[in-house]
Amino acid sequence: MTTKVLVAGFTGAMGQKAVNLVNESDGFVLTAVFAAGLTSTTPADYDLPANVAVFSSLADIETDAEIWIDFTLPSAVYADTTFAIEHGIHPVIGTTGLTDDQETELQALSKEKGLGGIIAPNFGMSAVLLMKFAKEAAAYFPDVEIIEMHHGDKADAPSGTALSTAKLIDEVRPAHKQGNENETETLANVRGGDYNGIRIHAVRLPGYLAHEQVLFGGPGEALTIRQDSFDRSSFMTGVKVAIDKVSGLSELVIGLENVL
Ligand SMILES: NC(=O)C1=CN([C@@H]2O[C@H](COP(=O)(O)OP(=O)(O)OC[C@H]3O[C@@H](n4cnc5c(N)ncnc54)[C@H](OP(=O)(O)O)[C@@H]3O)[C@@H](O)[C@H]2O)C=CC1
Ligand SMILES: O=C(O)C1=N[C@H](C(=O)O)C[C@H](O)C1
Repeated sequence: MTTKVLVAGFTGAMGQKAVNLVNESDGFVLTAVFAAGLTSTTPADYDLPANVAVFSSLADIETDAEIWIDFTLPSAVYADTTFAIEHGIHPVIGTTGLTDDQETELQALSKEKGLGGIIAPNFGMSAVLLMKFAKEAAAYFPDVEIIEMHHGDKADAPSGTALSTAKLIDEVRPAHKQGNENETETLANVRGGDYNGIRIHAVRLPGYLAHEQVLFGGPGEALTIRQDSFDRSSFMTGVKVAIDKVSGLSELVIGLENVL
């Protein structure tokens, strides 16, 4: 049996990797691709076989795809995921930027339709493990800051991974004020973003791909947890796990760790 897959954001850095993954995976076939702002919908213009349908607008999509892999933009991902669920296509969402409310709404829609899916801010094993270890450490080290470092083309800040890390830490970290009570910033935002008292710092530099450090400090000691994605292939292990498992799910799962 072959499972038909649509890749949204197929012209992008991650979308291209996802197309290759589907093409190389036994039991899966690329049946459609989607990206906004295309000047052509001729498959050959993208080195795709003639039987792959190319769409440049959500409204135009007519497909028998069973899985929807999404690596688009934070501004597009909610509409894409809603479309997929409403059309009975299992979503595998790597695009970051969904708000908590949007995730809750999508989970409700998925439940209503009885359709499983996966949303993962990071499909890389090193990042999944970093988040797990950071949550564990936060119970013992309540003072923590996060530094994420990405390539200069990244559209959103903070990274979805950094935000998820902060949320996981926040679940176990005793709530308290960190740092000097009378602290003032003499340069705007120099202390970073604030997620319930957890500071997040976003670095954007050429040469970097995707990296995160979680810094814990305690009396007389410190713990640093770091992960590095040096190549986008690092994310494909998790995407493969997701496409293998998603058809067997009956709910919309958030976080790759919950299907491993
Ligand atoms: N979960 C994970 O493990 C990972 C997640 N990501 C996330 O994936 C997303 C994509 O990253 P990346 O591939 O680097 O980004 P790119 O900018 O390289 O690619 C974005 C893709 O989305 C398309 N696109 C833009 N607007 C729309 C729209 N409105 N509807 C449909 N498609 C659209 C673009 O088409 P066009 O080129 O025509 O504009 C392009 O194909 C980001 O949110 C990023 O954070 C990234 C790496 C790993
Ligand atoms: O845009 C990226 O590149 C990445 N985005 C994801 C995020 O925002 O966390 C995952 C990874 O960090 C790469």
